[in-house]
Amino acid sequence: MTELLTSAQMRAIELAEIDSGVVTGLQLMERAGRGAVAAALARWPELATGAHRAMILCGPGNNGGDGFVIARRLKDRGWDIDVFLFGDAEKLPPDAKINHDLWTEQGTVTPLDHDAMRACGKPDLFVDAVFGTGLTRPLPDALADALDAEVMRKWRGSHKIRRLAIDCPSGLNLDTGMLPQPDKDEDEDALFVPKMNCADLTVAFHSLKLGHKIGMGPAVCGTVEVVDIGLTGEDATERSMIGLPPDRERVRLIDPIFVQKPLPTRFWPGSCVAKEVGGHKYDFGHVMVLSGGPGRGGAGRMAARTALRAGAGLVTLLCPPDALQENACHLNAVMLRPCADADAFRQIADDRVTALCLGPGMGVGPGTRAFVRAALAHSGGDRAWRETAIVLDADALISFEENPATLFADTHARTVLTPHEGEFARLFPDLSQAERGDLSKVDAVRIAADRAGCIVLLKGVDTVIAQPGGGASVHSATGPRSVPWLATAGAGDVLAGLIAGLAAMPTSPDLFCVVEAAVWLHCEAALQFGPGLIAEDLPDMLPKVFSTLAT
Ligand SMILES: NC(=O)C1=CN([C@@H]2O[C@H](COP(=O)(O)OP(=O)(O)OC[C@H]3O[C@@H](n4cnc5c(N)ncnc54)[C@H](OP(=O)(O)O)[C@@H]3O)[C@@H](O)[C@H]2O)[C@@H](O)CC1
Ligand SMILES: Nc1ncnc2c1ncn2[C@@H]1O[C@H](COP(=O)(O)OP(=O)(O)O)[C@@H](O)[C@H]1O
Ligand SMILES: [K+]
Repeated sequence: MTELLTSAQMRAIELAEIDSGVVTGLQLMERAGRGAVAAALARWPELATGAHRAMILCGPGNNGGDGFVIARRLKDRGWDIDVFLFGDAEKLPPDAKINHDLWTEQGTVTPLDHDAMRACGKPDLFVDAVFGTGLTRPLPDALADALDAEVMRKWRGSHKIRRLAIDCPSGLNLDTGMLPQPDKDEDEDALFVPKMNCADLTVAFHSLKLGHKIGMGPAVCGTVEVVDIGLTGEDATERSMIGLPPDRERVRLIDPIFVQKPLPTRFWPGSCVAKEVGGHKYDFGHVMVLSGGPGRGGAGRMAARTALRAGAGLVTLLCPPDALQENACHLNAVMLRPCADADAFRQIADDRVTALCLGPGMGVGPGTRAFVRAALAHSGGDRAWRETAIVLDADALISFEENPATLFADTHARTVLTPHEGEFARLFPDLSQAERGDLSKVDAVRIAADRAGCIVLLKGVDTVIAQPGGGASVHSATGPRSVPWLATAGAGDVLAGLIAGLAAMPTSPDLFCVVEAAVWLHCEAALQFGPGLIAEDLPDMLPKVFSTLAT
């Protein structure tokens, strides 16, 4: 389990350790620089022997200080080094100044200027140590020009230059994963292409930061390696253990640390699919999925099949009477009942229903709103082991576009909203991608969860889940978990059914952890299936994925 820190949290950890006298800032900087060199040489073994050439860009803060350490360490290995500094050496913070001065005993420092950079020989290694966690505002033009990938392209064979970023490629906001935006007065319609030198390898210190995993971070950072710089002061293991309710302050990455094969079921996500021996079907929960009219039932059917594959003891699809025949032609293990309206639904949904899934293919309008209200009022009742979990997706969300507050008046702690960015914008227009400005996706979803009083899952390549009070986690379908083929019609319907199916079971842990598990399993199923996937393949991949979780 990995935490994703903000820049401020990282600074607080570093300062607490320095204040306690365990370590000095200078020692941390030395470890950071050495760690970065070791990570680069491990990634590119051809650089580990012989002398090579590096170009190192240093900034005005401690990120620049790391750059001076790297320059010194590579020089010791016999390398030719060109060091450029953005800013005034006399104004460097103390530790960076010491490392600057140590470096100038061995080499020179040139003010950062892209003509001067172009005049140098082609480097084998390009090191971006301009800004890390301390970036506070957009890059000045002169700097953006120097960092522009165009500078590199002037050398013949520039594709062979290995690009190493210290903490991040400079310009990336490590709290939001956003890249510098153009000034407001620039042509609003012009396509904005940020000047950015993406990295092949980014070395982060102590912990990943949010910006490494959300927004543009994964695209510009390349591989991210975390270097241990010996900050030992706090033990995050207990607090951040996935499978337990989340911490209010720290965001966690949905990434099981216990993935060994086989994976013990008592650990998340195995804990979400494990079943007690000896139960009967009602002991494993009953999911009801509400679906749409004739010709619109595919989405509901996929959600229902997934809920059954997820492990719910039984799943019933409720459909308008005129869609009964169509659904009967498609369904076997999933049970089917006609349900004309919200009144009929109240009669049918007894107290053995443990999860409800509404939205996929239901249609937008007052009928769906009435169903949603009835579902949110459904109580676990006498025979239930706990209150019913309600998953609202797609049309169940859009139906409240005109007045989201009427939805939020009814949503409760066992409700999960699963919008994609478009649906999210309709319910939370001020928090939408277009309007949220410098607010990170994580903070936007946290605010949304507080407003709705329930769990909100905002889908995407970076999926963010938050619950009221601040608990949040991120799943990043990037790097080795990239599944671009999951961008296929109906994948979201499957996710809604998966959450409902897992949440329906009596042994399922805290609902937030169930939602995290569903997101991870959804991606894992796509990953194991591979390209060519269509949404219908996902539920039938689950048994294979589950088999890797069994003890
Ligand atoms: N955490 C740890 O444990 C360890 C951290 N370490 C390293 O320290 C790094 C963090 O250092 P940091 O705090 O000094 O921040 P950094 O990124 O160097 O930038 C600050 C400077 O940039 C300036 N500035 C900002 N934006 C600007 C802009 N757009 N345009 C122009 N200027 C701008 C800003 O100016 P100001 O805002 O103050 O005016 C200030 O001068 C971290 O990423 C890691 O590499 C390791 O050494 C050891 C262990
Ligand atoms: N490029 C991608 N990489 C990884 N996951 C993706 C990608 N695109 C979409 N997804 C995931 O696929 C699902 C799509 O859901 P949604 O947008 O609701 O689709 P639909 O409405 O067609 O069912 C979400 O879980 C989302 O996170
Ligand atoms: K950097």
